[in-house]
Amino acid sequence: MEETGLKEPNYYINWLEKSIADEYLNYYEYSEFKNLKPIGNGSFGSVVRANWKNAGNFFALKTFKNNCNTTLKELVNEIRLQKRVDFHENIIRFYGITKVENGKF
Ligand SMILES: Nc1ncnc2c1ncn2[C@@H]1O[C@H](COP(=O)(O)OP(=O)(O)OP(=O)(O)O)[C@@H](O)[C@H]1O
Repeated sequence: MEETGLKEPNYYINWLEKSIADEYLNYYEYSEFKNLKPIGNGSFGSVVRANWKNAGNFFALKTFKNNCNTTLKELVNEIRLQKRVDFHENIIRFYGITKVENGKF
């Protein structure tokens, strides 16, 4: 269910860190992605196409524009929704999360 109300940024950061630690979310090193090419922008960030390590297929990497609580809430809600509809043929599969050098997800 979607969260109502806005919590402190640390609430969302802790949710993300705990989900990674509990292996509820896969974590990928940002440095393992290469051939980054911009493909779009949304209200909360930008999306690039990338390859991961030596895999030949493409992934979409969405970077959220900052770590303010509205953006982090959107990020957590999006992950929850992606996990719930992981089976749907029209939804591109969610693989996991990474962190860019400046700490943004
Ligand atoms: N998984 C994906 N595969 C390919 N392209 C994508 C993917 N996700 C997003 N894009 C591209 O990046 C653009 C921005 O996506 P993003 O999710 O940031 O925003 P949005 O959902 O389009 O808009 P908003 O955030 O305002 O609701 C999309 O319009 C689309 O062109």
